[in-house]
Amino acid sequence: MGVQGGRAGQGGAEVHGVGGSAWGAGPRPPRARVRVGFKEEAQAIDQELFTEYKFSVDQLMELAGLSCATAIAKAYPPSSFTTSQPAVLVVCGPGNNGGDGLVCARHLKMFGYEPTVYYPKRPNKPLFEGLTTQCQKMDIPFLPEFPAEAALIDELYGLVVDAIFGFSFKGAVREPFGSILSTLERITVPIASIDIPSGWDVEKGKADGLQPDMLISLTAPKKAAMYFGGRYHFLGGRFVPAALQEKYALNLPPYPETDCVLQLT
Ligand SMILES: NC(=O)C1=CN([C@@H]2O[C@H](COP(=O)(O)OP(=O)(O)OC[C@H]3O[C@@H](n4cnc5c(N)ncnc54)[C@H](OP(=O)(O)O)[C@@H]3O)[C@@H](O)[C@H]2O)[C@@H](O)CC1
Ligand SMILES: [K+]
Repeated sequence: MGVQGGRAGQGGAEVHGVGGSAWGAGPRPPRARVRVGFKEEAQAIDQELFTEYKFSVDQLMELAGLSCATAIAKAYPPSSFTTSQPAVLVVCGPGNNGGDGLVCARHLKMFGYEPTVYYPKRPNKPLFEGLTTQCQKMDIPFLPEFPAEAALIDELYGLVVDAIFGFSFKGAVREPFGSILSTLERITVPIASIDIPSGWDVEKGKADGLQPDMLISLTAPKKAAMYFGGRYHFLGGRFVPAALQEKYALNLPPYPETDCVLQLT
């Protein structure tokens, strides 16, 4: 899979423990200007954005999903795909991380990709129903079943977007997502994970879990991001007001110009 040459974040921030194989050696010592966030903080910031700052979920989800599609377009431009079309499988989970995935799929289509969505557990809420309809009306196919063989995913798609779980994942993974994750652990095409690699503990990661090639951290990198060993780490979700950034000492690096993403590594 080809990559874009330049790095938007050059001269900017780094997040520690990124690049190379983080597992085995353990998390790398901090060399970052970005403070790695904690799970409780991510949820607290999320809540404050809604309750105090009066953002709606769909507003932030739109910006989050757009960030993800933009980061993907920077790292994996359509011309870099070795499949006949820039085919992307977007796997969506039952919460807001899955909603980010639906928005991402829609923007990927706008950017010239051929996304296909797998969305096995759909919440009975207008937001998710609307996002699903928008995708369907844009001729984005929804798979009725998840491909059982990892090799089939490798054959049909050049990239998989992991939008299964975000920062509210906890405990042992339940079906059907256990089987899905176990298949995704065996594919060879790159995986781009939204916010957190699915199945990872938000703080401790998961040594034998999914090892994505890309991580798009939303708002701020979560603690588990220190275990990310893939090639591309982007920050997205450029919607946190300065006062909230200061309150939680996020110390976010400046986004370039009007960009909605920042490449960290
Ligand atoms: N401000 C921001 O930063 C913004 C953040 N945004 C995004 O929201 C994400 C957080 O979304 P979220 O809180 O809806 O939860 P999320 O992680 O998608 O998953 C919850 C679902 O998973 C399920 N589930 C849990 N554990 C499970 C298990 N072991 N096995 C199986 N299922 C399990 C759980 O099921 P339940 O426990 O209810 O049965 C529930 O349905 C965040 O990471 C970011 O991507 C943007 O959209 C907007 C701005
Ligand atoms: K995810």
